[in-house]
Amino acid sequence: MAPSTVAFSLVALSAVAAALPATPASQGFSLQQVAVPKGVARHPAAHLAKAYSKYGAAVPSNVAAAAAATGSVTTTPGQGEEEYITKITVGDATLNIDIDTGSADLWAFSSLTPASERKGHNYYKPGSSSKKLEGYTWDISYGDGSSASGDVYTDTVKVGGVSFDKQAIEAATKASSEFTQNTEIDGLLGLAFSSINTVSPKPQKTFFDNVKDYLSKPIFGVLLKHGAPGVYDFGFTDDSKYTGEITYTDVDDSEGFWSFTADGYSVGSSSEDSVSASESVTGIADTGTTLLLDDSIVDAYYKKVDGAEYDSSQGGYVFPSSTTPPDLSFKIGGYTATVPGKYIAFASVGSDQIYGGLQSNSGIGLSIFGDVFLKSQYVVFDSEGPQIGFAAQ
Ligand SMILES: C[C@@H](SC(=N)N)c1ccc(Cl)cc1
Ligand SMILES: C[C@@H](SC(=N)N)c1ccc(Cl)cc1
Repeated sequence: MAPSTVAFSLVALSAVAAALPATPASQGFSLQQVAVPKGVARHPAAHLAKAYSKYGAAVPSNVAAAAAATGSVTTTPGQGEEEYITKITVGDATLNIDIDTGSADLWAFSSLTPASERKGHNYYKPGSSSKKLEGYTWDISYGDGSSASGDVYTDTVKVGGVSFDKQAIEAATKASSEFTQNTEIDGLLGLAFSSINTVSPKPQKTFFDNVKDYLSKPIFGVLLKHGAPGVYDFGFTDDSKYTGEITYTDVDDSEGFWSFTADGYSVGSSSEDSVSASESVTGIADTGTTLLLDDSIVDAYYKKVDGAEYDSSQGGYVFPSSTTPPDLSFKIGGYTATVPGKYIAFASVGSDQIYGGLQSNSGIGLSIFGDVFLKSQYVVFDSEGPQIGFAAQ
């Protein structure tokens, strides 16, 4: 159904233009709920900008700025830095969400989740601004064996001031214990490609797919940090968050992921440690996975870590607490992305052992550049290409 549109007179809208702040809106993009076409929650100036352009008139700078949304939201490391927690609003609920570039469903605990299962969680309550998609369902399973499923509504979602008022919200009717017992997060917001959204009978668009055409640029920037809050930037890149230049490389979205190839890797910072002529590594940029998972690297890496061993009781490679592990660098285009060895000293386990932040991906079928890698970089996810950009923090 074509969204209902309201004919605008240029005069009426130019009154809006006059009322706009002289300085372009640079942070959170708030919405005046002027009569705007349904589904696209955007500043009325967006229509004015479009009208100016349509009639070949120059778009005044304050109009252009207001028409192009940008927004930023803080993301905070959870317990043991296993995930990052971001506050968003869904309908009239404020939820702690795991933004996940490795999946494409926006789901949350809800008033439809049995009270025993949503204990300790904030949850979404379909309300006056919601519409139920009758007969639509969703059912998702994640790599760590966790899962959730339920019904589907549309409602207003706001992330860092960027808002969309017809976002598909997947309201959980059930969730596995990894979620019910993890009261740090109330759901996930997927930023992978909408092609892997699980809603049936019709897959729904991710939040980014819904808003990207109304952002200043159809991109989002990710700054996950070690031991400190970071940020998701929508519609712009913030050059105060990285050093040097951003190096972009192509993304293969054929499996619905932000998949890219590093031309090679090297262990340790000095040259004699480097694994010369290593093979390339193809993997996905995945904020929803904690570790860096790749089989081809683990052997070369842990060979260089005194006392490292595969400990089946711990379910992975561990090494003595007294060991300082070497850095791990990846060549991406002409850029070298370096993960400090201390990030690979991920967690204390057993007696006097450390569990490595680099583990095997055997059986997964793809390598994963998870949080252990991402927290050393500012990463730009660009839908045009698509491409992905990296710069050192
Ligand atoms: C793509 C991620 S899951 C996610 N980020 N939503 C993944 C897949 C398989 C394994 Cl084994 C572990 C993690
Ligand atoms: C994004 C998926 S996958 C993963 N991180 N391995 C996820 C996130 C959080 C929980 Cl509690 C369970 C699963």
